[in-house]
Amino acid sequence: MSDTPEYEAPDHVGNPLVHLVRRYARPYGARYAVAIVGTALAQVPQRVPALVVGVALDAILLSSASYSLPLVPDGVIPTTTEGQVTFTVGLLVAAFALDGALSWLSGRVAGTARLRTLHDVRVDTFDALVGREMDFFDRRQTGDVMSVLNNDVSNLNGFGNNAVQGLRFVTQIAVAFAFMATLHVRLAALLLVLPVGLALLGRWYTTRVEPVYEDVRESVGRINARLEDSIDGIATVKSFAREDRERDAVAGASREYRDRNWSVIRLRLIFNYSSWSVSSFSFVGLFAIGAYINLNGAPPVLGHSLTAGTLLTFLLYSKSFYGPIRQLMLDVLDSYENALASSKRIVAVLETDRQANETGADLDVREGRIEYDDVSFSYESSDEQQLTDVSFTAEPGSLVGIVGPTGAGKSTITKLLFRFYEADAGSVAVDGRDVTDVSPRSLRDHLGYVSQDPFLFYGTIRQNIGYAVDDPDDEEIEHAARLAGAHEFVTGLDDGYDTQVGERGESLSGGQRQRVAIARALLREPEILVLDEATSHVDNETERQIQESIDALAGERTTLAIAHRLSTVRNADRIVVVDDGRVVEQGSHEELLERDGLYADLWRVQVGDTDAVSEAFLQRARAEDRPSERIESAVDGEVSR
Ligand SMILES: Nc1ncnc2c1ncn2[C@@H]1O[C@H](COP(=O)(O)OP(=O)(O)OP(=O)(O)O)[C@@H](O)[C@H]1O
Repeated sequence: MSDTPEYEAPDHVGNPLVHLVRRYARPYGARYAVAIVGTALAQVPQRVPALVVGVALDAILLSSASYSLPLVPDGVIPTTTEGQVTFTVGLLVAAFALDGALSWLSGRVAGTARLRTLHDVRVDTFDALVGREMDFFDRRQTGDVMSVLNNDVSNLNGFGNNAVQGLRFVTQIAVAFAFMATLHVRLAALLLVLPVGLALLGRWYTTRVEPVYEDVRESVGRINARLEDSIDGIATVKSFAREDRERDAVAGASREYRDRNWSVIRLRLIFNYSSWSVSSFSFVGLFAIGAYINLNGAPPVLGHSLTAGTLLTFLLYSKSFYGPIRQLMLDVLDSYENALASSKRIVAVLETDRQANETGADLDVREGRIEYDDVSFSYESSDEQQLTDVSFTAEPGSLVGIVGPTGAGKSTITKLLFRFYEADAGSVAVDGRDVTDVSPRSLRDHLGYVSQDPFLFYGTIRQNIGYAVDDPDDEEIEHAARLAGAHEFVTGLDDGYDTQVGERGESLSGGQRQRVAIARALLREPEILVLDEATSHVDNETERQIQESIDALAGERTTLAIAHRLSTVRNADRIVVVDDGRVVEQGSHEELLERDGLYADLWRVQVGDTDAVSEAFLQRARAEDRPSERIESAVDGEVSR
């Protein structure tokens, strides 16, 4: 399996995660602001119980100090023990209720804002993805591309969740510190030494974990690509009884994922354990120092003494001080690193030179003349030149057949007409307009295409034919199906046009799928029709039917028909013979037979007249590593037509 290229965010994007947040979180800024303020405010009632319990312990249970609370006027506080107990319970209930209400509100607002943001990211990423040039897809596996939309966007969701959590931790730490400082400022200051240690640990962790997370994201893409390949090719896997091999391949990808993930877990464990040790020892240290001051009075450097209740409050606060710092370092930084790796991939899809579908002038097809003028082309992913100086013209309304041996470049020629790729030299023009000057969308609006391996979407036959246009009515669909020779077999199916077809049209035969695809192309009534071996799967009778339809249609629209069965294009106005990326002959069937060149040999092979095939042709067939089926069978004398 070849490695798919990495996803690189373009240079103008600094931090890809910040870039995404700026672009996608901003529209929901008001919601995020409410969530942030709500989360911050909730920290105040959350810190109240520990304070109140400490004061109540000293005042009610130990009777060692008077009942007094910061910011609460003494006049409000009851003087009797019963009154103070009731007052304490009331304060605790109020604090919990306020905390609950604020947390619920901010959780709800943050949740909806986060989901909306992610929805926008997902939809925009998909939009950018389908707008990418074909070359982008040629070089990548479907599963890997899908993992950007699924796993990477989900990682952002995880980060969104943790970011809210992180915000809570930050305010929790700040509020806990403020409360501690009001109780005993010097002891609180002493506690600050420890977060510095934890921060240094956190720094160590993030620098190590960042590259590992990028590797993990890549292996998720690889696993998905592997799975997609095996499931997509399940018929081939089973026919070769290669299930074990697929299992091994998936196991290999999964092992890589497991090992890389283990590196993350190992780092997490080291960080987790050391930060846990730091905070546990500091808790013990705090108790020891606090108890010492309580019993012996404070040394000058620590200022004043402290009561047992204050020590208890301090210890409780220290829990909401160290815990969040550790969590902040671990979960929040962790999901930040993970999301950073994911956002790099998302931004790479979202931001790099996507083909602008809408840019360029609109194409106005008046006649439908197609002209290839000295076109040369090579695929970006290939070192070889696939087309060299290809020139031919399809007159308006004519049928032009394109024939030639396997791999000659026939499909490539038509892909340039659709501007799936652009010619390196020369031009492809429709009615004198270079296709690179018009917007791809307007160009394709005028073109109909039936590929070698037509793709049927999951849905009914009606939906598949109707896919070509917006809101087609049943009559139009039926008319197109009749023209494509599909109506008869469709009405013979139990559910007729409502028959459900699989993702790859698995429940239909190859010929039936092809006819559905032809109907889909015809429904659009394109001015120009491209049929890529559209009759390769069909039987002779169906071929004749389609043939008739094509002949009938050809008068109305310019048609390029790539054919292996030369009989399909026998009646074509012009036949272009392609060999090794060059046009070697062109003319009508009769003219080409007269010429006695490559076409004449191909024709003889097809009609089974192998004795008459030229020696040069036979030598060439034998010299090829993998002679095409037809040449092989021709040499074996198996061709019946
Ligand atoms: N996306 C691609 N990236 C790189 N090379 C490609 C790509 N598609 C086709 N090729 C190469 O370009 C050459 C021409 O391919 P093309 O599909 O145009 O041939 P063809 O004449 O239509 O063949 P066939 O009759 O077998 O369908 C082949 O060598 C093929 O390997």
